[in-house]
Amino acid sequence: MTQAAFPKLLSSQIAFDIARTILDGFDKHYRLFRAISQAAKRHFEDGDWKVGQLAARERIDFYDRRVHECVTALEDEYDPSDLTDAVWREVKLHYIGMLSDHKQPELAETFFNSVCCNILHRTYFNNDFIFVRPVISTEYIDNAEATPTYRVYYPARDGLRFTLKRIITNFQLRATFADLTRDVEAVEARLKAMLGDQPLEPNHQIQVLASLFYRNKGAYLVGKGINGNHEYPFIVPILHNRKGELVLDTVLFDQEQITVLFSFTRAYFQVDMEVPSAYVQFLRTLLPKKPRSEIYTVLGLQKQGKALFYRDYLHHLRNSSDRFESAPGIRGLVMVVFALPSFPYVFKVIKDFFPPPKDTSRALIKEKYLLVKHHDRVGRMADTLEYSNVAFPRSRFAEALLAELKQHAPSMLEEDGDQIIIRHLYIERRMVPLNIYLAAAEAIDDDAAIERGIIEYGNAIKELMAANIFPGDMLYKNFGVTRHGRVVFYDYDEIEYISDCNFRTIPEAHNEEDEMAAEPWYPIAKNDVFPEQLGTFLLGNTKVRHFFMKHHADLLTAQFWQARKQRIIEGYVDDVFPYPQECRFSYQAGYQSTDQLSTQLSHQASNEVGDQTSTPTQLNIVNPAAQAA
Ligand SMILES: Nc1ncnc2c1ncn2[C@@H]1O[C@H](COP(=O)(O)OP(=O)(O)OP(=O)(O)O)[C@@H](O)[C@H]1O
Repeated sequence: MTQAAFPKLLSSQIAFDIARTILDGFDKHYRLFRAISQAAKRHFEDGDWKVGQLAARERIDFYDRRVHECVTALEDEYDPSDLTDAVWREVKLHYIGMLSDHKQPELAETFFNSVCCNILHRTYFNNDFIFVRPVISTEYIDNAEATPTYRVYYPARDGLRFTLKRIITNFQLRATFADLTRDVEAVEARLKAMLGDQPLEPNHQIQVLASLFYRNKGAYLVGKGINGNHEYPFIVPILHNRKGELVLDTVLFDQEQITVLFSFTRAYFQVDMEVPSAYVQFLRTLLPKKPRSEIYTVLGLQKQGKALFYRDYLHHLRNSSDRFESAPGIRGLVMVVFALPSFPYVFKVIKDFFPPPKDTSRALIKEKYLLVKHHDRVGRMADTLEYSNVAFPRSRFAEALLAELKQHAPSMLEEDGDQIIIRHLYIERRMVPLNIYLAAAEAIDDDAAIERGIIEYGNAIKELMAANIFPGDMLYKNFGVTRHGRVVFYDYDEIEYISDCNFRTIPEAHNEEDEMAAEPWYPIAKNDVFPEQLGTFLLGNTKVRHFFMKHHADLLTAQFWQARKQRIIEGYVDDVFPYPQECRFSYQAGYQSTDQLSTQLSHQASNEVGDQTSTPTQLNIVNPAAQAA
């Protein structure tokens, strides 16, 4: 659609100028976003983890800053009396015209909505004024002028090994490989083993996304092979070894492992994309079960992910009839949590009052959730989407839930005809609360499931430790089990940095009276933690106790926590890999000890990153099968 289609609209200079200001605001945003993603390559090449991580964290706030700038500019520039409904309608039409040759039009639409929703009242949130229905298809936008999204290689022409090497060297990383021939041979061997006795068809080709995906200390090559009718996705992680040389760490073909790598529980990737919708389109062929919203999010375009999620949610609401109910499990002291049984997410509203022992505030809770948003979630903390003023159809709310919200969060509720508006909420992937998972396994005497749950629980805590995170409240009810069987933490209101905690042993009682006293006989300071007390809360069940003591008894000693804290303070942070250790080439070939690589990477990172964890991680693989699950 071009501006020529709207000749009479050009008469409104104000509308045109407003549309231009908003699009300039978006273009500035995307320019800065891309600059950070481009710089990720340099940071990776130089092993400059600290700078890279800081940039990744700052990038999360870019969008809100640009929206704010744009809103301020419009408010300063225009008199509200000039901004009639007719003008706002024209603004949208001019904007559509401006997007006709744009390379990120779907993102620009979302930016337009963000700016307008900051200025206009809720009653304007309809398709006349904002993009409720996208005008630009969010499918792949074919833009002939854009640089190609992926490169195609034909191994039949040059030979597989040569092709694989060329794929890597084409990225022109400015750092030396320790032994690229060795690594490429390892990739080739795995590829051949994966293809088995499939003959290489004439159409055999390898498609590789043109930009590497950077996250923490890893760069990931993302591609897929096509052989006859068979398509296979693959990922090659590239890391630095202890000498700062590059190594191909493994090649992943397994759909489950690839999905876990792109999980909602990890930090966002940094990828230089001119046409992001083309990347999303490519990735969808690798991750067919992932909604587009999650793919945008994992690429760092979290506002687009949020907007698409909301559209999916509205679509789901229109096509379902069940009611919102309290989420199964033990009620929270801080949050009212509810869910629609047919929808795989939960909605969390901060209560107005918190009963003892909770000593917190709405502002503090929001701060903790924000901390998690910016922190490396190392595959063990769920990402949250934060929304304001969400309208729900009243008829879809169970009466009991409405009563619960009115009792615990009245300031967050507004009733508006047949709608209920919730002023602030978080949305998060729904998981099976670990307490419910363990009880269900116990009920059917499934000891293997209990053991898996406990191993995963302990691993989650230990990986969070590696990320300098102390969950605060370690009860099973605060952890969920994902559909991949991973245990993930989701209750952030008591989270602290490990480096800020003081792990103590309970002092000896002076006498029997001390021991029998209801209150502790020893002084307790803020952030004091007594790990030996954890057993009281975690080990009530005999089977759980057995498996806990078998795999994670160390979590019950102050010495273990204190030692980990000390390592963090000294600058060592244990690496955790987002795929099982036994997949790694070095693990199988033994050409470099895992410990050597891991310690050195950690040391580099922590020396430069301070108390902030980096890395792809997978620590303490007690049971590799469970990890892979
Ligand atoms: N992502 C999720 N998936 C499934 N259930 C969840 C999820 N998040 C929360 N719940 C359910 O809601 C309950 C309360 O959630 P949450 O622990 O976040 O609230 P809280 O008020 O912070 O709790 P606490 O009183 O422990 O501080 C959980 O115990 C669980 O049963």
